[in-house]
Parts: sequence; C-alpha cells; structure tokens
Amino acid sequence: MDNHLYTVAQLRAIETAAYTGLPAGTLMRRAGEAAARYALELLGDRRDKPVLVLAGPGNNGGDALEAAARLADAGVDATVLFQPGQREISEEAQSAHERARAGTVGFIDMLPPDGDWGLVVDGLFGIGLARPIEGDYREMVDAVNAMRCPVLALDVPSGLDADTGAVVGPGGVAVRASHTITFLGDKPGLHTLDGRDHAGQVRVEMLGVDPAQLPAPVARRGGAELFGHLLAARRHNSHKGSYGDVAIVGGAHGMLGAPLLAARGALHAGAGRVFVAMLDAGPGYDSVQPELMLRQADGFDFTGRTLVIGPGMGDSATAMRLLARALDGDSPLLIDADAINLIGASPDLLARLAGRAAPSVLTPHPLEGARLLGMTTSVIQADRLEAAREMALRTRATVILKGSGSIVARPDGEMVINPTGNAGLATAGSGDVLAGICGALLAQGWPAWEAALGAAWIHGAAADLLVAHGIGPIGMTAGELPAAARAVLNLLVAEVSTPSGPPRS
Ligand SMILES: NC(=O)C1=CN([C@@H]2O[C@H](COP(=O)(O)OP(=O)(O)OC[C@H]3O[C@@H](n4cnc5c(N)ncnc54)[C@H](OP(=O)(O)O)[C@@H]3O)[C@@H](O)[C@H]2O)[C@H](O)CC1
Ligand SMILES: [K+]
Repeated sequence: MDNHLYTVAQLRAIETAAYTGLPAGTLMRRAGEAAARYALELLGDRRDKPVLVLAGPGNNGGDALEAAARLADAGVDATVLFQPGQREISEEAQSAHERARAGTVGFIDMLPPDGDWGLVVDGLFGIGLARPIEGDYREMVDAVNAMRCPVLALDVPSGLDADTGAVVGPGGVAVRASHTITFLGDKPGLHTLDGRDHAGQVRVEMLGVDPAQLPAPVARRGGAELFGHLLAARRHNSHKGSYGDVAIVGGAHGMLGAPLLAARGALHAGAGRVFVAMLDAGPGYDSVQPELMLRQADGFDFTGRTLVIGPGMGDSATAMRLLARALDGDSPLLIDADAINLIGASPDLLARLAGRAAPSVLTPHPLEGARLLGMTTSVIQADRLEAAREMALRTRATVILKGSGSIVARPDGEMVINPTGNAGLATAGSGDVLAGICGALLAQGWPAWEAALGAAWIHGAAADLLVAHGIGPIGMTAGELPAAARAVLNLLVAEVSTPSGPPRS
C-alpha cells in the first residue's frame, strides 16, 4: 500500500469520500498536526530557531496555518506570511487561521531581508495549483529557494504538477524542498521528471484514512520487493551455461563503445557468456574485458541467446535486416537505441514486435520514445506516465522510459516509477549499461516485467553506490557502472533471497 501513487483526480475523490462522516476541517487539522510533528523532527535540537510558514490562498494554506498553530503550541517561534489576496478562503482554512491568530503565532506582511530561519514550511499551493506561480508568490518562492535552511513542503512543493512532476509553466517556478509531507496518498509527480529535484525526501501521511478504502493506484513506486522473488543465491554445482548467453547486436563503424559497454553490463550482471555481434569489422577482442567474445553480426546464430539489439547499431540495411531477424526469432529481446529508432520508422517492424510471444523489453530515452510514438520529446516529458503507457500498449512490450524517475510500463497498463539513481547517470553510455544489465536478467530466465524492474533498480542503485563512495555524480562514467551493479546485485541476493543451495547439514 505504501508504494501506491495517485492522481490529483483520484485524491480529490479520496478526500470527498474521507470527509463523509468526519466533522468539517478534520483532515486539515490532521494534516497540520502531522506537518508540525515532522517540522519538529526536522528542527531536532534547533527548536530555538524561528520557523517561517508560508500560507497560500487555498486549503494548502489552511494546512500551513494549522501547522503554525501547532508549532506555536509546542513553544516554537512560528512566523506566518499569509496573503490570500482578494480570495474568499474556505471555512476550514478560516478556522485554521483563527486558531493560529489565537495562539502565539507571529504574522508578517513581507519577508524580512535577512531572516535566519531554522526551517521554512511551504504551504503556498498543493494539488490545486492551476497555473504558473507569478507576482508576490513567485517572489516568495525565489526567496525560499535562495535560503539554506531545510524546507518542508506541504502535500506538494508549490509550483510542481503533482501528476507529471513538471514545474507548471510556461516560465513557472517551484519550491525546491528538502522534505515533503504528502497527504492521503503519494503522487507520481513527486518522483519523476522535476519531482525528485523539488520534493526531496517524501513522507506519506494518510490522515487516518483506511488504505483499504483507496482505489487502484495509477502507478507504484519501485522497490526490490517487486522482483526479489527472482533473486537466488547461486548453487556451487553450476556452470556458465546455467546463466544464459547474451549477444549484443550493434557496433557499426565507429560506434563500438556502446555494445562493449552493454556487454560489460551483461557480464557483471551475471550472464554466463556474453557475445558482441558487430556490424563493423572491429577488434578481435576487448583488451579491458577479454571475457567478451567478439563476433561478426552477419552469420551470427541468434538461437538460444538473449539479444540486446541496438547499441551503436546505426540505421543501415544490414541493421534493418538483423533487427527483423531478431524480431522474428524467439529469443528474449532487449531493444535499445538505434533499434528503437528503426522500429519507430517502420510500421512493419512495429507490427512484428507487437506480434512477438517471447519476452521483449524496450529502453527508450525521451527522444527515442518520441520517435516511437511520432510525437515531440516535450510532449513525452509533459506526461511521462501516459507516454510510457502508450509505448507499452503499442509495442505489446515492457518499456523503461528513462530519465529522472524512470517509468517501467507493461502492456496491461501496470506502471512503476523507479526510485533509484542520480544525475551521475546523465553520461554517455549509461543507457548501454542498463540495456546489458536487463539482457543478463532476461538471459537468466527473468520474465520481461521483473527483468525491466530489476535492471532499472540495479542500474540506479549502482549510481547511488558510486556516489556513496565519493564517485560522482559529476564525472561518473558509464564504465564505472557495471562493477557497481554487480555489487548491488550481490547485496540484494544476500538480503532477499532464500539460500537455494542444499539444506545446510
Ligand atoms: N485533497 C486532499 O488530499 C487534502 C487536501 N488538503 C490540502 O488542500 C490542498 C488542496 O487545496 P485547494 O484549495 O484545492 O488548492 P491549493 O491550496 O493547492 O491552491 C490554492 C488555490 O490557489 C489558486 N491558485 C492556483 N494556482 C495559482 C497560482 N499559480 N497563483 C495564484 N493562485 C493560484 C486556486 O484558486 P483559483 O480560483 O485562483 O484558481 C487554488 O484553489 C492539498 O494540496 C492539501 O494541502 C487537506 O487539507 C488535506 C487533504
Ligand atoms: K505546498
């Protein structure tokens, strides 16, 4: 339940249902209390520092006023900037306002230039944001974003679209919070596109609503529990054939780096044997990774091998022919990069993909996704969930729409937002490594869905492990990912799998 994500429309319905049988203002009071508790936690031993509370014109502002009243009751110096303008505020926000006025909350009309705040509480806008933030509110957002203290956003960082993770524009701004407490249910926009840069650490507060009352979520947040059942410790009595063959098909002239990076990703993610079936003549072996078996793509037998097709493949007639052969075969397929572009340009190849029975996973970045759907990248990024859903539907394949908060989508509409990873992945070749990792999991018998979930999670966690060890995010290289992915995978196996070896004597 706690990984469920809901749209604004669903949350409005949940709130309406929750209010039946509850006295007016109950949810707002609970939201304010929960926000105050979290704020006190964030203040820690700095409760002597003043807290700035920004209250907007709607019920998000009401939550903020409630929180300010509670903080003042706890002895904190809470100062509210509340400028509802000409708006008629709701009754529940009005009673929250009265409670704040009745206590020791201080009210100001403008931000002091040099406030030394211990914490800022952002209660300007929540799920009711309807247009870009401008005017006085924009000045408040800019001022908060220039402060160095922690910022606790209530429900949604003001200015962010709770469904898509976009900063509401054009030309809008959004609060960059260090923490967000979000009410009734988590929201996809906090975890994809600009969401992770603005929401910071997200805590879900159900406000006393029974999770069983909640509708089916629009998506879920990813986690190792979604693929953990496929992780198994290795038996001593095994051999490289036990772990499958991966063949990377790509490497046109001058583009051999991509398939080699994919191959290293596959090797470090546990594939038994890894081939690189090159379109170009290429070297006889990879001196850095001599375990890889380099072959010519023409004449290479795909039978019994998991194919990772596309890295550095180009768009030649040979590339088309190899892709058609791969699509028509019964190998598990990971389709990336140029292979996605070729499918996007060919209804016939798309039909052959959609008609496959064997596992198929695509790993488009937004531009490749745009080509696949015949749209622009900005349309894809404006609603990543919808775009990923459409790609999976049209291709009848599992899709990983890459980016901050990659979306993993299945043809039946199931979707997961991957929670791992960081800006270190924004480097040449990191997508090739992801393709290789996914190919290795497919080669080890993982179904397409779990292979995609696992590869996205492990790939991101590898980047997080590197940052934890002081490598990156600036300057992280794709070549550093395979070994880190191997470490992550083995940690997961140690944590979640039951020893599959013989019972210990
Ligand atoms: N639904 C829940 O789960 C709960 C909601 N609570 C809290 O309430 C907010 C939602 O409150 P709401 O009043 O619907 O909307 P907001 O407070 O987010 O927005 C305030 C109003 O501001 C106007 N608006 C929108 N965009 C802008 C803008 N860019 N500039 C200025 N004003 C703007 C808009 O009214 P207009 O008529 O002017 O369009 C909004 O209505 C939710 O996020 C929770 O924090 C409950 O307290 C807990 C459960
Ligand atoms: K907010």
